[in-house]
Amino acid sequence: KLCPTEGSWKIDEVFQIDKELAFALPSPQENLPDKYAGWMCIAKNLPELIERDELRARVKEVPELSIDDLTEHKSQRLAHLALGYITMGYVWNKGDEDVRKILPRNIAVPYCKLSAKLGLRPILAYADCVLANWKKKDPNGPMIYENLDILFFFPGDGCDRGFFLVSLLVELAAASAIKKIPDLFNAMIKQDLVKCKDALRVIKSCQLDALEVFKQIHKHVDPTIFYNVLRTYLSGWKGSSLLPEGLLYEGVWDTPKQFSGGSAGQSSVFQCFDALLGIRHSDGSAAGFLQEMRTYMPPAHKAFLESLEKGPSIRKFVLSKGDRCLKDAYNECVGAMVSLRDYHLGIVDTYITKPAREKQKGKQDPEDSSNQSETENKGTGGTNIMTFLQAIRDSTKTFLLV
Ligand code: HEM
Ligand SMILES: N#Cc1ccc(NC(=O)NCc2cnc3scc(C#CC4CC4)n23)cc1
Repeated sequence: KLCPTEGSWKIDEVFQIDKELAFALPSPQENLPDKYAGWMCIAKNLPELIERDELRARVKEVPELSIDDLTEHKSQRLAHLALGYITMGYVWNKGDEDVRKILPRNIAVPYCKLSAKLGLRPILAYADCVLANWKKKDPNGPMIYENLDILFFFPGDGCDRGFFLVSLLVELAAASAIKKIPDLFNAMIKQDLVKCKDALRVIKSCQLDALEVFKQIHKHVDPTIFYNVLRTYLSGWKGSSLLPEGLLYEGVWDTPKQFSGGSAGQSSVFQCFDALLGIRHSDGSAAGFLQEMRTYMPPAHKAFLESLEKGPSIRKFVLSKGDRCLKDAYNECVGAMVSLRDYHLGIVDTYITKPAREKQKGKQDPEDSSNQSETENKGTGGTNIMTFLQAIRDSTKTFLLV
């Protein structure tokens, strides 16, 4: 609840939003207590263990550990991240058809207990591999790509470093806009149009900073490796043809459970701007997917989005004032969301549509598109992603005020 104390708004710490980093976990923990060395050894050597076909045996050998020694939030997030990498590696291994449909209890039991404690799902999520999976090389250095690294790797020769760190940097650019939200609400309460416009202008400039950061993706991520290697490890088991019933978490539930693959629909930043600007996605499946992705976010961040949606509406305030300048400032923020989503569509074309076509060409005669629907462009959520993303971009456009 953006609580009005002393008549002014502030983002309550209950939402676990950091002043500088917003939804990213500040200085994530990098080591677990020695008791968990078995988990760390596997998670820290995933590419090698998969390459040498030893991963699955190593996972089966690790003792079933209790999570009682994981008392701090940051050690729980680190353990959830490590177990997420182990689980994806165990299920997908080399990324071919030889998948595992049962997660052994020695991993499944602690993983599900930890997920319940954190309010996360027992599958690798954006909150794990983007928000908690980073460190500064030089602790006193700046938050720039060259001074950052990720904590765990999938196969794919560092392609995940680029993908996760660029996303983190987009989150950080957006953090400066989120810091501005209380000022915007205060200006609204005081009916101070000048301060309102200033706050909206700051928000828009941060969104455009985020767009500039987006462009770094081409420098750090290779499309062919992303599509043919990394994508596999981010896939989930909901609507998956290889695990049609989902994954059996041995020792936890008697039936297999379905969970969506990691998605940036789980990023609170874009959903935060949508909520703040009153952008509601009407297209059924896309809106439903974004809503569902909120259940994979840290509960405090999900609560923040809900409090924004319940808070005073910027959009209604702008409409009620009928002030041309204020409308323009609001429209520029909506326009920045459209630009971000437009640019992102271009990225998806480069990193998914084109490599998918290359792969199809290489594999069989182009006429035979039998398994086209099977593998082509299926979102981690099983949806057709281009349609989904275009629908989100298009519905964002409809919120521009005339
Ligand atoms: C190689 C680069 C990227 C690819 C291939 C890619 C692909 C996708 C795909 C397929 C989706 C559909 C839902 C899903 O499966 O997650 C998606 C959604 C999304 N992506 Fe990315 N993405 C990339 C980079 C980024 C970056 C750097 C960001 C910045 C944080 C980002 C933010 C989002 C957001 C917020 C969504 C949810 C849909 C929306 O709100 O518009 N993506 N992306
Ligand atoms: N064919 C195909 C196909 C290929 C990819 C996807 N989806 C996908 O990678 N989603 C994740 C995503 C999208 N945008 C961004 S920024 C940071 C992340 C992340 C993450 C970790 C996993 C939680 N993401 C769907 C289908």
